[in-house]
Amino acid sequence: MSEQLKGIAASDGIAIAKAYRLVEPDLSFNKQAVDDTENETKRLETAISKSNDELQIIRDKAKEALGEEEAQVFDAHMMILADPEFTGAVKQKIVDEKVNAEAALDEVSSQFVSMFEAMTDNKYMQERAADVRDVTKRIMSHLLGVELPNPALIDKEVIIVAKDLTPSDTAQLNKNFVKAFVTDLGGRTAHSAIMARSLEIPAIVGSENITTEATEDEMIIVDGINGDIILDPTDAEIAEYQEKAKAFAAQKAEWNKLKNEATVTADGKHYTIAANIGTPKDLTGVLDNGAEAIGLYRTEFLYMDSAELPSEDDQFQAYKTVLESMGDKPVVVRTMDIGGDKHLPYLPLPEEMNPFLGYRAIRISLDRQEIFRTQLRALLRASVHGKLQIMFPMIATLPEFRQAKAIFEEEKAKLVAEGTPVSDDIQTGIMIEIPAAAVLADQFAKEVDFFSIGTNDLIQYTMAADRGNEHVSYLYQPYNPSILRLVKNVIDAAHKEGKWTGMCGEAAGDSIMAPLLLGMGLDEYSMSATSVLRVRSLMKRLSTADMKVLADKAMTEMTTNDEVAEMVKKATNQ
Ligand SMILES: C=C(OP(=O)(O)O)C(=O)O
Ligand SMILES: [Mg+2]
Repeated sequence: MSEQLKGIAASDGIAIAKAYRLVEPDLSFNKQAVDDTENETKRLETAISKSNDELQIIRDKAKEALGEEEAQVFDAHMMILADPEFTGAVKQKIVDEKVNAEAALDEVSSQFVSMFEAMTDNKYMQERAADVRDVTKRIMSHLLGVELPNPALIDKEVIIVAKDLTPSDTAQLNKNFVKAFVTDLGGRTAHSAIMARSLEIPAIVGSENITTEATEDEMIIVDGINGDIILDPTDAEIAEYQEKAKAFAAQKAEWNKLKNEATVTADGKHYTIAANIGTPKDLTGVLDNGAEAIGLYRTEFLYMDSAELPSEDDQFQAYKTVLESMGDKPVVVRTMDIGGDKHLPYLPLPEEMNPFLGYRAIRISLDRQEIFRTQLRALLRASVHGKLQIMFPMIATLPEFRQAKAIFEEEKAKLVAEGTPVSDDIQTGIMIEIPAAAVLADQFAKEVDFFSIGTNDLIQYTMAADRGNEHVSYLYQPYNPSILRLVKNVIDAAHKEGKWTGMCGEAAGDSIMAPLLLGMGLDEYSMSATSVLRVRSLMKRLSTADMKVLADKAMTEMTTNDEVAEMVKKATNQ
């Protein structure tokens, strides 16, 4: 008998494959006194040598599948295994204190981790703490005889089952083998879900108990369109979902015909459908899906992909690549938005009770200005290679925008004085993702060139419901009239000052939200590249005038998210 589970549909598509549990095994142990320290030292040496062999294989595979840069992290791990200061200290402890290898390893490792973490003025050494932790886990697994999951070694088609995936876990997934993923935790707008959409890997998050229900190698069906999971499916169920997968592929082929068309509504109005990217690697998806601009380049991934703060030149190269690939199409580059669920191993942030309400994004940039200025200089230098627009994230107050803009102008003036060519036509705008800024949009509109509404955060802050927490996902309500009124306020405020407004939160690509946004007069819609053609196809059959009536009704007559959704579905035949 098959078993059915339900989660939050996070990335479209259907996959049928065996489960691969990316779940950390139990590495707990008891500290024990030993008499035969020689034998204990041998146990340790065997575990180290097995770890080394394993890392060598993982490194080779990672290089093959993901490239040299991604593989280099494993070199750092092998260096620790070969470091006599580390392994020697463990051996010494076994002999001196007559304890088992597990206890000696754990204690020495903790000392090294604390020592590295304390080196706050040496980012490189601080980052070694994470490597020591990883290597310790690997040696420990061999001492205890349990297997660690090694995603880099996956060489057959699988569906990843995990408690949660961080954005960097997701970046390492090899699309050739990973056919889908399902997690216990998470919401639709968590960054791993957003990345799954740009990688075109079907995904379901927030299933609550997939890791307790799915066993290794068990067959699973993942329906990322509806959020359905079937464990150990029957032959009939497999056949049914193979048909659904075919229908989905056919639908995509149909949408694909619109790739080179402009986005024009049934009543002849033109809108811009843009794409969101995280790295220059995502450009293929942007071009393949016929996006008319880049409405959000999340530059923090450049920082997350790097072992240290990326240099001005490295950043310049990335920005130039993106600008050149887009030609005369606009590219909105958002300055670094670290914090919340996005971390840099080399930039330790304070422990916070509420990281999403804490030290993040522009707050870090204005505080750590050397990081911000380097990024702005790289952007300014790249500006002559395309149509650059710069956007600041998490702006709450006008003084924050003014300070960011002033720093931008200072760096621009310095470059000009040095004789470096920069464009003199760079628009500067802000993300509207904090309710305070949405409410005061009329005041902001006098000073910025554009707004881009970040509904992923705007909804979580307005509803006080964590975007990544499946327990409160019922409160994550894009169509709640409160959200709609805030969005409308922002669009109207911009238009009054002759400015444009885009939306780069996931709601822009949502089939219920897009008709309402059309009705409110939103100018630019920026979404996962894989949503562009679906939304273009939808807009082609909608009339702006009809959608205006619909949006007004949603904001004035409706009281709940579900009422709005029902009304839009009916009115737009979805
Ligand atoms: C686009 C947004 O930014 P991010 O998802 O990166 O927080 C948003 O908050 O809507
Ligand atoms: Mg945001």
